[in-house]
Amino acid sequence: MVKCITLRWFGHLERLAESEMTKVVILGDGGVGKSCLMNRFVTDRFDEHSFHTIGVEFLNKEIELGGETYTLQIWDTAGQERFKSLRTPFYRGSDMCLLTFSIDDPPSFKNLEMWRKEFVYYADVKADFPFLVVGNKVDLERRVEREEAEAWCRENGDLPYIETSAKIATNVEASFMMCLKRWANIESNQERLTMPDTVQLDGGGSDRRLCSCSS
Ligand SMILES: Nc1nc2c(ncn2[C@@H]2O[C@H](COP(=O)(O)OP(=O)(O)OP(=O)(O)O)[C@@H](O)[C@H]2O)c(=O)[nH]1
Repeated sequence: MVKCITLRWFGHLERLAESEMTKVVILGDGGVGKSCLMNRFVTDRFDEHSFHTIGVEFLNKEIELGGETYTLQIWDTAGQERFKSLRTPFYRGSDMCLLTFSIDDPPSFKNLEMWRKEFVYYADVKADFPFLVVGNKVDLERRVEREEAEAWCRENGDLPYIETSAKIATNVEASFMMCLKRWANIESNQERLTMPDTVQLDGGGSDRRLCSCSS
């Protein structure tokens, strides 16, 4: 979790506003459409001739869920092997990870396992990390069956799966929303687990009663 503290001076009133940023990393082979997914989600644009990413790039976007506003900080990484040393230092501190392949490119699907391992190792997280598997380019002819992708997700910890097209804007917002919901569920479960059943008040109960009587 990256915490963003904003200090504002308003007349004589000093206000401390604290907003939380949720870090999302998009991984997958070069050319599967990671940059296009990020750009479609953040700017609602599509670039037919998107260049290969070198290292990493990130964009922020605010998103509403359950009456709360979250800021997603989306990290688009370079999928080409030669940029491995430039992307892996940015995995740490991630809250979510999109494992992306292209449904017209079977090798990119086969490589999901490699991407998951790389992320778990460099982000130093457990294998039950909230991954979301994204099959992009559904506007093209399919060469990876949906059932095959779903089976892989089931066998790898029941990971959620969604199919998208950055080109025709299919499910792009839904995939980031799905990711955020998954993360928010995990967070609220963790909070419940760490919340004590009883609250210890300072001082004894009788002293507090005495105090309120005298006032
Ligand atoms: N038809 C179609 N093409 C897409 C889609 N998404 C991306 N592309 C195209 O695929 C190519 C690669 O897209 P990028 O977003 O640059 O791929 P990337 O995964 O970021 O690639 P690296 O930066 O090398 O890791 C570009 O020519 C895009 O226009 C999609 O949903 N449908």
